[in-house]
Amino acid sequence: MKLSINGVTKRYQRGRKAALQQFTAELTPGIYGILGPNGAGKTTLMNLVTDQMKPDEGEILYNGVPIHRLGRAYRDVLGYMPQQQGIYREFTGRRFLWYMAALKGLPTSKAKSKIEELLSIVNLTKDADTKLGAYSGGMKQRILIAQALLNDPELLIMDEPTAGLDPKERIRIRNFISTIALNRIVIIATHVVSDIEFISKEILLMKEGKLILKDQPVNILSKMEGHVHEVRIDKTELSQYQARYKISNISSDRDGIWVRIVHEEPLSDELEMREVKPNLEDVYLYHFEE
Ligand SMILES: Nc1ncnc2c1ncn2[C@@H]1O[C@H](COP(=O)(O)OP(=O)(O)OP(=O)(O)O)[C@@H](O)[C@H]1O
Repeated sequence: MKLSINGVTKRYQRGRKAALQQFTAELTPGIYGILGPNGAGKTTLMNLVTDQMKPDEGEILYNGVPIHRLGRAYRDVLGYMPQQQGIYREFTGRRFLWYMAALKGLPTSKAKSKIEELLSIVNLTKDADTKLGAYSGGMKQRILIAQALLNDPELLIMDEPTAGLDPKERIRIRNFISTIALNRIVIIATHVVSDIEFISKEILLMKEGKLILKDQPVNILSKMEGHVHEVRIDKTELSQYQARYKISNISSDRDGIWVRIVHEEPLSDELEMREVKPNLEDVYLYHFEE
């Protein structure tokens, strides 16, 4: 299994707006976390990879064959979990899965057992006959994951899978994604760092339509070492520090206020500071905070 994205560019507004520029990446089984702020081009990339949109330049290949040539065969190996808009409120969970199975062309005999299996995997068996309009945010996300898995896809694409969820549901969905990721290529687009920090094989950072970093989390973090410090300051200095530095956290203890600074240039020796282990939020701030 190999998805190759080769020099893909996509422009909007009759070519005036480049939403994606010369994007190149090769993906094999495992979880890829695509991280970037609003407008970075994540949704555009998802639309191209799911073949809902054609690139202006470059091409996308699955196992060496252009996806537009694979057509139906590509849709058979593809699972897509879109963002929550447009979920059918009047459908029950089970009916929704039957409907999606029909759209995907699953034979009835196969659909029946698959739907029951997936309802059980996403822990919605007992809510299967409740209307989607009455589902909580987490239940809606789980039914959307279930529909993406109906055809047992080799390539699973998820757009903001934990949007709007509380921490418990978020953890649950994240653990669930890890368990289904074995032997599939899973792409998760998000701007929520914690969704992908510990489960991704690789993280892809996108900025203004460009891929600015693609690496294993451990390498991304080790490159940041020495660039994150906690500095003790007086509370009267806080606004001055906020104006001057990229601050990823502010905490206080008996001794005063500690600001967590993500910096490129070394900090002044005179400061009372301690080096801390970088996390992915620091990396995000380093690249995206102006
Ligand atoms: N149909 C469109 N017409 C014109 N410009 C568009 C269109 N769709 C997206 N864009 C622009 O292209 C850029 C990339 O958008 P895209 O939706 O791919 O980003 P994103 O990373 O998914 O953002 P978000 O997290 O907000 O969904 C943005 O500047 C956006 O305004």
